[in-house]
This record gives sequence, structure tokens and C-alpha cells, in this order.
Amino acid sequence: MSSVHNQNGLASPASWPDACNSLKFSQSSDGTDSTSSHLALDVQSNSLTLSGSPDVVIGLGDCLGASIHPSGLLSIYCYPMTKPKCGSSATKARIRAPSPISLQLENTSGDATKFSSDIALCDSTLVPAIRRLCTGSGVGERRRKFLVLVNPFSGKKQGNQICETFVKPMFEHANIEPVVLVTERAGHATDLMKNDSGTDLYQYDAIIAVGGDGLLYEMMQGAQLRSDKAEFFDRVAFGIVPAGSGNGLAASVSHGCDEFDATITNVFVICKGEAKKSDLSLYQTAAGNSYTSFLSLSWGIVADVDLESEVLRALGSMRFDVYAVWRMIALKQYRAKLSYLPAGVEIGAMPPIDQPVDGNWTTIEDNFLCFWALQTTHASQGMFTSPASRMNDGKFHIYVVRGKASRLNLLTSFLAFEDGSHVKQKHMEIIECTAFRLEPLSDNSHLDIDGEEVEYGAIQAQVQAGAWKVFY
Ligand SMILES: Nc1ncnc2c1ncn2[C@@H]1O[C@H](COP(=O)(O)OP(=O)(O)OP(=O)(O)O)[C@@H](O)[C@H]1O
Repeated sequence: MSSVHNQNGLASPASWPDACNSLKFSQSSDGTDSTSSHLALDVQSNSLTLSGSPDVVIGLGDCLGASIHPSGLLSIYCYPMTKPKCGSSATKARIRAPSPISLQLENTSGDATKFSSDIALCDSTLVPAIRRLCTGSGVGERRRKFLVLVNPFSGKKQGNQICETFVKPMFEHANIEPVVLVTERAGHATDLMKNDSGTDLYQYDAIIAVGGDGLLYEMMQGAQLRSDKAEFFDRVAFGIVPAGSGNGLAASVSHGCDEFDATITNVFVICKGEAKKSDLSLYQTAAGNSYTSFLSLSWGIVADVDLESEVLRALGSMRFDVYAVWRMIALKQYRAKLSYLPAGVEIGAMPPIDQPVDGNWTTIEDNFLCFWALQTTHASQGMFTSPASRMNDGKFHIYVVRGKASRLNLLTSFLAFEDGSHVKQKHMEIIECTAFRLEPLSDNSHLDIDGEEVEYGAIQAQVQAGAWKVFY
């Protein structure tokens, strides 16, 4: 991009609409500010500056877009990190908050007709240019259309409220048209993703789940049945706005963006429009069923806590802590045969689940307390369960605690999940693999994929590297 420097030393790239260089803005909305000037773009820092006293500097990395009102008021929608409050932790200081900037277009000629044409010029050139610079991927000039699926029963039943408070206004700022669909029943999202749903999903740039991991999981089970699955995942991006009780993917996305884990973060990331290739995995069970997953498989105490604590749903995410304490008191041993293909070993076709694995696989048979195969950093909000995982690393990290570990060992692991320090514990084994098979030899637990129970028995999985695109 060629650029020239204006009198302020700021770059004015060729792509910045030249026609707008005749436009002047003032910092006050009533136009009385005498220090009006042109908006100048600094390419290096991707920021806009309006000279004045003081200068207004707008970091476009923190912005979602812009619009111009018929009165000539230019609004730029910024969501900067809030400043640290006295006594707040550094992490808390990273949360974003809306902080729109308003600049008044000046009627320099005093001619009403000329002023109207200047406003039209802003609308047709300046506003699209700002939108383009905000997204960084060039998609902001076009009004994008996103399907927003809301589960009204997720978590504390705040899905609709979150949609009204965050999704709709922020989407408008980012020039995204939301088509909101509230799920009417369990399984609705699965049906909607299938070829024969009667809805052409290719009309949408992205599909956003406002709910918990279970809603997205349902969507994946429908998508995996599509005859055009590969094309579908290639063309349509996915996003998650946390409204459930676990919200593992949402927490992993926030962490991956190095931002504070909050609803506003996830909506901001979606609006920014950068969908990156991420991993899925395909599970097969001895009963002949297949499941597509993006998060985890748990068995043993973790699965028991997740699924049996359903009865405490009213407690929100606290239900997991309360039930874990109970499960730890009434501790069980779980026996299984675990086979895995270590990361780095060439992965071919998966062996049929009723056939033995080949010599490249490693097999162990033992009593276990904990078995947790993860693909993302967080299994749920506040659970930094797999610090080394990346959304697109092409592998599982399996966390295993064997049966010989003590109750205290297990307790320290559960406490350490919060900050990820369990990875340093001696009794915590971490297996990196691209495929695994778990054959439970005791029938005292559950199998839990992404927080949803599947039929109990032998199960195997293979990573599908970069199989879908997620905003993160
Ligand atoms: N309209 C609906 N009525 C009843 N159940 C629904 C409806 N829509 C979706 N569901 C079901 O709600 C279940 C739980 O949803 P979801 O995962 O969104 O919330 P959660 O369980 O609170 O969060 P998490 O999975 O993160 O712990 C899903 O398995 C889905 O089948």
C-alpha cells in the first residue's frame, strides 16, 4: 500500500478515500470546537487521528465500525480495554467496554446542499473505509449476515437477554445483520444443520451459538450428517457467545485471544470477523454411532461430576464444585484399557473399533481415577485444564490420574485445574496423541463428549485437524 505523509507526519495511504481529505471534523458534537481538522490514518498503528486540543486518537484494532447520522455526526464504535481500577488485578483490567467516539462533520462552506453531499460522501466512502480497517480482513465493507441460534434454556436462561444486550447492538456496530432463531426444543439445532432442514445455510457468512457448549455440540451432530460437510465447514464460520453453565469453548477463545473471559470478549471477537481453521474430532462407539466434538471426552470422576450434577443445574457453574466434593468423598476406581497413537506418529485410517490397534499405538491397562481428553485450553470457564492445547494443534492432550493416586492427589489436581498448575503434578500424566481408544472395563461411570452423555462402552477418536473455522 503506497502512502504519503501529511503535515502531521501521519501516513495517508492510497486506499484511504482521497475525496474525504476535503472533509473536516470537530471534536464536539455541536460543531463549536474551533480545532477542527481532517481525519488522518496512521497505517503503522492502524489508528485515526483528529488533530486538536487534545488530539483524538482512535485505535482501530479496538473498533468494530462506524456510521454517519443525517446530521453529520460520525460515530466510531470503539471497545477499548478498560483502564485498571485501583486495586483491580491486571487480568480484570483487560476487559473491554463500549466507548463510542462521536465527531461532527463541519459545514465549512455554509452551503446546505454541499453539506448534504459531504454527508453522503462520508456514508459512501469514509464509513466503509473505517469498517474495512476495523476488521482487518476486508470483510467489513459488506453487510454480513449471521445466523444466531439462541438456546433460551442454557445456563441461567439468559440467552435471549445476552442476545439483546450484546449480540444485536455490537453486530449493528460491525455492520452484521443477525438473523435470530430461538431453539424450541432439544435437538432443534441438530435438525437445523442438516441438508434437509429447509434452510439454506450458505446464505449466512457465519452461524453463532448463544448458549453453552451443548448447543454447539448439537449443531455439530447435525453438520456431520451433511453430504456437503467439507464444503459447509469451509464456507460457513462458527462462533460462540457464552450463555451456558460450562462455556468451555468460549473460555478457550478468550484465552486464545489473550483477553479477559467475558461475554463482550466473545461477541467482539466474532464481530472482528477473523475465523481461523480449528480442530474437530470424530468419535466412534462400539454401538456404531459417530459424534463430532470440539472440546473433550471425559470418563471417570470428571464425567460423573459433569453429568450427575445436572440435578444441581439451578446453581449455575457452582454445581460442578459442589458435586466434585461429594464425588471425592465417595471416590471410585475406574478400570479401562487405553490405546493411543502418540502425536508425531503418522496417522492413517482408524482401525475399526472391534479390531486391534496396530504396533504404532501404545496401550495401557490400569485402574484410573481421572481420564480427560481435551482439544482446547479450557473445559469450562475457570478451568484451565489443558494449558498447552491450541485450537489448531492437531492433537488431543489426555490428562490421566491412575488408580494408585490418593484422594489428596486427586483433590490437589481438581484445585489446580483453575490455574493450570496440575500439569506439574507427578501423579498427573499427560498424553499427547492424534487418536485414541478407550475401552472401559468397569461399568461404574459415564462417557461425556463436550458435556453431553453418549452411550457407554468402547469409544475411539481421531483428530480432524483444521476441519472447521471458528472466530478466535
Ligand atoms: N428450547 C429448548 N428447550 C429445551 N432444551 C433445549 C432447547 N434448546 C436447546 N436445548 C438443550 O439444552 C441443552 C443444554 O444446552 P447448553 O449447552 O446450551 O447449556 P448448558 O448445558 O447450560 O451449558 P454447557 O453445555 O456449557 O454446560 C442442550 O443439550 C440442548 O439439547
